[in-house]
Amino acid sequence: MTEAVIDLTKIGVTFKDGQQTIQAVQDVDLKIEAGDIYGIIGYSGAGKSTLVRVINLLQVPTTGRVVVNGQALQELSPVALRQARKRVGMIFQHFNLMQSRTVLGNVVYPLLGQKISKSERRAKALRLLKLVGLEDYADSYPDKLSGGQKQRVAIARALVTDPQILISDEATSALDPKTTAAILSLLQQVNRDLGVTIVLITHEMQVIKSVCHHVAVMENGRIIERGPVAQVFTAPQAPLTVDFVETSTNVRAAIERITRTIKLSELADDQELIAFKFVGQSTKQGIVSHLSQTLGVDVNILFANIDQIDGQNVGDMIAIITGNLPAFNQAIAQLADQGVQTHVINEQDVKELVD
Ligand SMILES: Nc1ncnc2c1ncn2[C@@H]1O[C@H](COP(=O)(O)OP(=O)(O)OP(=O)(O)O)[C@@H](O)[C@H]1O
Repeated sequence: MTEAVIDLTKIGVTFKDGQQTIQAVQDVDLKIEAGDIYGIIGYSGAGKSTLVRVINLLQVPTTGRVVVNGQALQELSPVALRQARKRVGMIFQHFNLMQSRTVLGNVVYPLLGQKISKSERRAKALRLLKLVGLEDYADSYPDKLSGGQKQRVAIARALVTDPQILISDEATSALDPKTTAAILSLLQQVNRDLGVTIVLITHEMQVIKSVCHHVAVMENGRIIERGPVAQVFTAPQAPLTVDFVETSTNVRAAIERITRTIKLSELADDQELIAFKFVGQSTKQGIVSHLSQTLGVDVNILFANIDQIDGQNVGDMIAIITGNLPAFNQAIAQLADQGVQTHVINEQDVKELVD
């Protein structure tokens, strides 16, 4: 097993706001292995930003122990802590660039005060600007750049101190979908080519799905579910996780659309509306068509979609099955270990969608 580069134990963060006490983070244990892209998802106020700020001790936890790169950060001297912090880069939703400095000036900034020559600093910053595709913009000012370009500058600046960890706090939330995809792909490149471990906060499962290997779901300051992305995605346990997953697959919207025109009560006795999920190899086989032929059932496909999650295919399909339902349901249940899941859509599901 790879070593944990981040090891948080029993982290609690309490804020006092006047008379009020806010438990922003409660009892969080979190281990992140070197080289991972680890997503933390939750709605606004769940405690995500507070938790990741603990990783470089920008937020000192009220309780718990923070070990990063094998160093217990709370035990370090101020000088040693400053050094340790350089190994953790951060990027933010609003880029946090200095408007009065050029692009190069922004990227060079974290190196000021370090014992390297001006020309070395400049060469290093230019190397990173090249990496993010902005070498021609070195002398431009940030206000001349698009949102995506500003985030690229922020990434170059975060990498200039050779961090082992890069924390991305909603870095794509202010960007359009195309720019978001380009920035996420750049983060993947940084992870792959430079070996930087990435911790990525978001409120969008789509973001987690496209780049992360592991995910933790936060609610009310706690991690309520975690695991490999493909696992959490295909078998979510907590209601909030189910919610995030359904929003990102469009299955819920499809069921809602379908049941607006096809009433379950109007289906014949030998008909059922079934939601299928196919994971991995099962997405490449004609499972339903095979069962349709051997059992003589009719399949009317109303929705189908295929997605890639952490490199693995995941397919969703909604269909009306007509014919020998007991035999069909029994046959398909036996395919569970081959990555096929089904759910017969009932009135309760439809009611929950409307509510
Ligand atoms: N410095 C602070 N003082 C008081 N309360 C705070 C402080 N920072 C955060 N909080 C509170 O802690 C809780 C968690 O906030 P946090 O910013 O970590 O959540 P989040 O999941 O990152 O949400 P968002 O995406 O909106 O930032 C919230 O209730 C927030 O109001």
